[in-house]
Amino acid sequence: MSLQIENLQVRFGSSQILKDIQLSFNERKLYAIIGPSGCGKTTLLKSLNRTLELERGYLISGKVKLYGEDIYEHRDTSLIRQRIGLVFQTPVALPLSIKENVLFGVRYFGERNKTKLNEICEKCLQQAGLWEEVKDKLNNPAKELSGGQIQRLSIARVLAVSPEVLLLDEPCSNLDPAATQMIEELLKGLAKQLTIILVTHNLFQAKRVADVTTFLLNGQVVEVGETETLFLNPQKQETKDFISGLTY
Ligand SMILES: Nc1ncnc2c1ncn2[C@@H]1O[C@H](COP(=O)(O)OP(=O)(O)OP(=O)(O)O)[C@@H](O)[C@H]1O
Repeated sequence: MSLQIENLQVRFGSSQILKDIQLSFNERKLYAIIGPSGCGKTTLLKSLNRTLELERGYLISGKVKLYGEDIYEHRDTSLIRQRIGLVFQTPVALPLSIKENVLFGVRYFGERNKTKLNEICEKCLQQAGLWEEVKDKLNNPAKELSGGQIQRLSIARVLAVSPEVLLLDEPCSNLDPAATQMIEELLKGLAKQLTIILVTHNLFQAKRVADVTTFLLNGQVVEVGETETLFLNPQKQETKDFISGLTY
């Protein structure tokens, strides 16, 4: 088990956003989290690498264990965020060159060897399926890239620090179908090495890429199952209603 969530509760002021979440994630699998808008999907992802701590007014309890160690007992949040990387919904290009966007975290963690940096840059751009498109313009500003390319660049930047778990929050919501397909193929490939947790609004996307799907509703896990089983034969009425588009 790479990541295990035990009794996770999150509140913002008087609102309870996540209620008694218990979930487990394994290596080399791709997990989708689906649920209606506002049900707590983003809050759940942010709780899984302590990004929630960048917000104000939250209260969290419970455990999130990375290979058995509670990340909330760890002092070094940047190390936690390196081991559990998060890719946001909006593609982010730092005001730097393409190459320096990839190497941003690697440099932060102290790597100075030029040969090593070049190797990491090429390897991660290859992994993110972007190398062929950018190899001749690595020193150009990253802002010149398209939205789909910037999203793959964001993934390369997270991969560059060798995470064990990759979290993605609606990574395709701003992308066209061709760019979406590229990201989906990329994620299926990466899932052969990492634990991937993907929040998506798009039920077809969950069906296409996820091994296991979790349905979240009002901050609670309603149902978890092998993706095909959950979509074909949901056990709970709320799941049936959600996937057939009747409610929410
Ligand atoms: N920083 C915050 N302060 C107060 N309330 C917050 C904060 N962040 C999230 N919330 C509330 O928590 C609830 C869950 O939000 P969250 O963004 O996790 O849902 P979501 O399922 O990801 O929604 P969507 O699919 O629309 O992105 C919402 O009611 C939201 O208003």
